[in-house]
Amino acid sequence: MSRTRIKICGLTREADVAAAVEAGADAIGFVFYAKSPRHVTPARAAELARLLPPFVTPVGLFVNAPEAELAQALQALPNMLLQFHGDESPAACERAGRPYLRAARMGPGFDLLNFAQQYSSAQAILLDAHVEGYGGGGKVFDWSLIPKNVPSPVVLSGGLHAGNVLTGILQVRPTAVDVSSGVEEAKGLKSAEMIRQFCDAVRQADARITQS
Ligand SMILES: O=C(O)c1ccccc1N[C@@H]1O[C@H](COP(=O)(O)O)[C@@H](O)[C@H]1O
Repeated sequence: MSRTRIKICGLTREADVAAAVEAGADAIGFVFYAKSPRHVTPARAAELARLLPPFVTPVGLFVNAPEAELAQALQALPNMLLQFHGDESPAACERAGRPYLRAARMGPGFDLLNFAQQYSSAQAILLDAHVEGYGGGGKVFDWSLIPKNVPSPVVLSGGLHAGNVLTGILQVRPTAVDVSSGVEEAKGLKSAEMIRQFCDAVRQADARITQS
């Protein structure tokens, strides 16, 4: 079994980047959605991304961004992985010409298998709770809604924190987990200690899986 990858999303400060890297995060997310309290400009994200060591991936999160905005962000961070978290069509995601994660807004009645088939070009399907405002809402969805046979790698997100991520990993067995609100001491403000506790809990889950 390979270890569960960790993405910490919505970083806005140098200290947050340092904390995520120190805790062992595999990826860090920059939110290019103006309505988010975690919004950063491409120039600011590029400054923060320069602090990353090799093999830690910057991820750019977009919600229905116009093509020009996407192109501007890609110019500032040419190596980032894309995360589409709005209503982007498969064609729009593919037009960007980069590896991408596609967020699914999970709730009762949502047809995840059909969604994953439509976005089969995605590197992974990111499962988030259906919330107003598209995401970053700290809301957990019912993990039993996830079918066992999703044809793509799955990133579990939505209301994760140090206290529930172990259970989530043991139940869902995702390729990766993604957290934003659950490592914040106040809206939009990351806590180094909460990031560390979250990453430790992921490692504990992996150890349990290895032992079982
Ligand atoms: O972080 C945001 O502000 C955000 C805004 C719009 C769409 C998605 C956003 N974040 C992503 O939402 C999920 C769940 O976040 P949380 O842990 O429940 O706060 C996560 O993938 C973030 O990357």
